[in-house]
Parts: sequence; structure tokens; C-alpha cells
Amino acid sequence: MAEFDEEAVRSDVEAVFGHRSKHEGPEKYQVNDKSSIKHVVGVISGKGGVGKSLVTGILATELTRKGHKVGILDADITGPSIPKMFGLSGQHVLGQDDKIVPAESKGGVKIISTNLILQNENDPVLWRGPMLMGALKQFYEDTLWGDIDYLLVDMPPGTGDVALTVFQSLPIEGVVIVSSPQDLVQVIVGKAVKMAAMMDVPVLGVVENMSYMECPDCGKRLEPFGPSHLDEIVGEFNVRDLGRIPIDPRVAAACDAGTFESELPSGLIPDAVETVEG
Ligand SMILES: Nc1ncnc2c1ncn2[C@@H]1O[C@H](COP(=O)(O)OP(=O)(O)OP(=O)(O)O)[C@@H](O)[C@H]1O
Repeated sequence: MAEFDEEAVRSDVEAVFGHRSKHEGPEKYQVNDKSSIKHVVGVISGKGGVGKSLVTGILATELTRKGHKVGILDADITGPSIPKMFGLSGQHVLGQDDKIVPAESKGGVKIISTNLILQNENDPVLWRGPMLMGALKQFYEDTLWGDIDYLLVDMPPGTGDVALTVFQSLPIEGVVIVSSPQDLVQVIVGKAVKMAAMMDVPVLGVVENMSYMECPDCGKRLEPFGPSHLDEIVGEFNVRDLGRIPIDPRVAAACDAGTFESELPSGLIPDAVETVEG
């Protein structure tokens, strides 16, 4: 029988999970001593493509317009979209000593994202678990955030490893759930609500994106994705209704052009903004 090399196995395990035994519980990330973050709020969705980054962007822009100091940690590490929205496409963050200086949008939102690290932002991020966790930890701990009132964490969609690590390791005060009026939305939102409950993180409420659109000719409200399910979700899961966002081609164009911050109309989801403010 082949000899069992206990030392080799232990170092393999440590390489994957860090130098922690399973009895120590999840590691709590600590922000560096040059930064102070008052509130950390997550934006989550049960599935991809519903507008999580859009909602993160709206919250960041509106909170900044109200005079708060805001940062975005783009924890959607393999599918980051925040830098482009904020006109930071092609930019790279700089290092200072052994720390990272976050990029800053024209409006003053501090942003860290894999797209600001990659040589070419169109390169796919083919990282496995330990690399993803390492990036997340560095984004939180090693970024020179300075003084931040609200750090918004744009979470990866679903309930995977990175999302769980964000919940366990960052001091998340609450989460905003983003949904869209499609089939199975209750099941998908239900998963997000349960994940938050299991992690002991309060759900601040639900924003429904792509709820309706206004016909440019007659002004009639159309529901291309079907009727809203927000009222049912609010009743079923006992969460707050934080507002509905219409489909607006100008918003999509502004996201693509990087002019989101200057072109975003005011007062889109006021209840969501006030709830995050606390
Ligand atoms: N209300 C809206 N009106 C018009 N376009 C929208 C709206 N919401 C989202 N979009 C567009 O849909 C695309 C996906 O949105 P977004 O990146 O916010 O989704 P996401 O949930 O963060 O996606 P992912 O799961 O990939 O991270 C973007 O191109 C965005 O501009």
C-alpha cells in the first residue's frame, strides 16, 4: 500500500482553505487602518441578468448625490460590469505600498473590480475558488478606501461560494434583493431570502427591475416580462417593497456609454435609497 504522506495532504488542504482549521469558523475580513467604512450593504439576486449591477449603480449615484461618501466593491468577480457603467472602462487601479488605490468615478464613487485589475477587461476570469476568495479578501482588506459612509457590495448572482463568503466574511448590515417579473421569480427570490436568513443578514427589501415600459408613442404601460410579482413576493416573504424600475433603453445606453452617473434620472427608487440610508 502506498505510504500516506500526511504532511503533503495537510499542505494541500491549507493551500485551498488557508491556514484555518474547520473548527475556527469563517474568517472575518478587517479593513486596513487607513480606511474606515461605516456601513456595508449587499445587493443580491437569485439569478443573473436581472439588474443587480444597475441597482447597485443607482444606489451609489443617489447616495453620492445626497452627499454621502460611497464605495462599490464589485464582488461579481467573474462577470464585473460596474467599471464600464461608471465610465472607467480600460482604467487600471494603482498600487501604493502594498495596498490598492481604488478607481474613482467622476461623481466621486470609489470602485474596485476585477475589470480594473485585468490587463484586458474582455479577458475571461478563469479563476477557481481559492483565487476568487483571495481577490475578494484583497478587495475589502487591501483597498485604500479612506472614509466611506456606504460600501455597496455588488454580489455575484445566485448562492455560490463567493456570495456565501461575502455574507460570512464582510460585515454586511443588510441586503437589497433585485428581482424581475418573470416566471419562477418567487422561487428565485425565495432562495435569496433564505440564504440571507441562514447567514443572519437582514433583508432590507426587494426592488423589481424591468417591471414595465412606457410606449414611446402612446405612453401606455406595457409589461413585456409579464405582470409584476412584487406584491406577492412582499406578502409571501414578509419583506419591504423598495420600488419598481421600468425598462428604459436610455438607461441601457448610458450603462454601455459609461455616462450612467450623469444621465441617471433622480428619484427612481427613493424608498430603496432611504432604506439603505437607515
Ligand atoms: N431597467 C432597465 N432598463 C434598460 N436596461 C436595463 C435595465 N436593467 C438592466 N438593464 C440592462 O441589462 C443588462 C444587465 O443588467 P445588470 O448588469 O445590471 O444585471 P446583473 O443582474 O448585474 O447581471 P449579472 O448577473 O450578469 O451580474 C445591462 O446591459 C443593463 O444595462
